[in-house]
Amino acid sequence: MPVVTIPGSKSLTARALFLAAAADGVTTLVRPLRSDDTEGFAEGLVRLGYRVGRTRDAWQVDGRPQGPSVSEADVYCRDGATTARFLPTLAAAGHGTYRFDASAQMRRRPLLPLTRALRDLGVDLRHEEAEGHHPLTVRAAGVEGGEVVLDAGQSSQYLTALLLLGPLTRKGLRIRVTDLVSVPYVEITIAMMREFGVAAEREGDVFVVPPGGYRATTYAIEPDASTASYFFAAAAVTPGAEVTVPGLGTGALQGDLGFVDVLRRMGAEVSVRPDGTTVRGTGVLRGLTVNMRDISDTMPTLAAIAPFADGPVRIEDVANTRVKECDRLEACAQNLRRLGVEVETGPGRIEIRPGVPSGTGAEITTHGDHRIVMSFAVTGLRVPGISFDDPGCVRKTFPGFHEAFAELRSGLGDDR
Ligand SMILES: O=C(O)C1=C[C@@H](OP(=O)(O)O)[C@@H](O)[C@H](O)C1
Ligand SMILES: C=C(OP(=O)(O)O)C(=O)O
Repeated sequence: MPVVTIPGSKSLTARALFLAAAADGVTTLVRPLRSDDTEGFAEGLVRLGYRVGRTRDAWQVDGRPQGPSVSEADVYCRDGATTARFLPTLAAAGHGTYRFDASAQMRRRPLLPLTRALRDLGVDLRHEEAEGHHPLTVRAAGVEGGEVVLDAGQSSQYLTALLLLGPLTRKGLRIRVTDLVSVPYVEITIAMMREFGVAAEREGDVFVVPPGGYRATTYAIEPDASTASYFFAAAAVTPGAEVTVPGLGTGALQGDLGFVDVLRRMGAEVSVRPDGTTVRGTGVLRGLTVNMRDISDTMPTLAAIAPFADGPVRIEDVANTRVKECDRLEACAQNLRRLGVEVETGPGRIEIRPGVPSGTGAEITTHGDHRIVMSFAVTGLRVPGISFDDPGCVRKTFPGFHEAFAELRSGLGDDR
């Protein structure tokens, strides 16, 4: 039964790169994710004057607690929101003029609550075209620190960026949060900061980060839990199939591993052990109502297998999936409807009715979103004739996805 090697976590790799760059000393990242997002992040650091040594299985970063070594830089963030939100924040701690731009897709995505908070902290940051969007320029002169208010109801990445910045400020930061989504990602940030020598704390709505800087370390990156969701879902929709992902188990930092609890509720057999996780398809897939506010990157995974459940699948509290790589609620609805599935959406919810009419394969409109491709590839295990208008957009987080999924397919006895 298939044992699947999942590439490193995008979220952990991006944070580790920031922390390594900001730390005093040389940090080694073991098994980082090598994909468009994380390579774009590393490339951005190089543009800002950091030395990043890359071999296949380890990346080494020479940290500079005082910030970028160059006084001017032009950084292209590609499609990566972690890059586009974390790197301008890192640059703010330095001294110089740094310009940031991003792909058309990333230019459309918001970051105003973050840039507003940075301005409130005294950072000279200007949006060049649309307010709250890339491109932008930071004229950095260090950050004094203090208290700031932040609305992270659209993206937790705004809070993560400020938390990561905290130890680089002179006085530390107190971040008062008025709303917050994707809480487990903030927990990852705090846990990783601790590994780099900083104890950030949450006191109700206030996140407190002491000044003092980071310490370099050696950091091993976990496999990516959001990526693993496609392989777990594949097992759940295939009666008798069992998929094991080593390296992602009880001690995992990533909230998205919680997707297996959704599969368990639907009827799959799930075992989460210290050394890995196994999902077994039982032939039972029940409909359910589930709140995915904490694990919304796995919303498309669930939407894509929902028609195979025996009752409606209602996914709630996922309004912020409308400002990801695309409007994911509408993209899921559009593609499911094209397959003949009945779907309803609301501002922050989607409801999918059971049943896929036979012989209804279709070309999936990906909107350049890696998760739409990887999710509907799972649908393709049960619906023949699914293809994608842009299969290559998986490069954002998993360039080898199609090969790995084809291998899984033949491991499940499906040689289509
Ligand atoms: O901090 C991170 O690494 C991420 C946070 C989440 O974003 P939001 O907080 O915008 O939901 C998630 O969707 C994204 O893929 C990665
Ligand atoms: C939303 C995602 O990415 P980003 O880091 O660009 O927000 C994602 O990977 O699903």
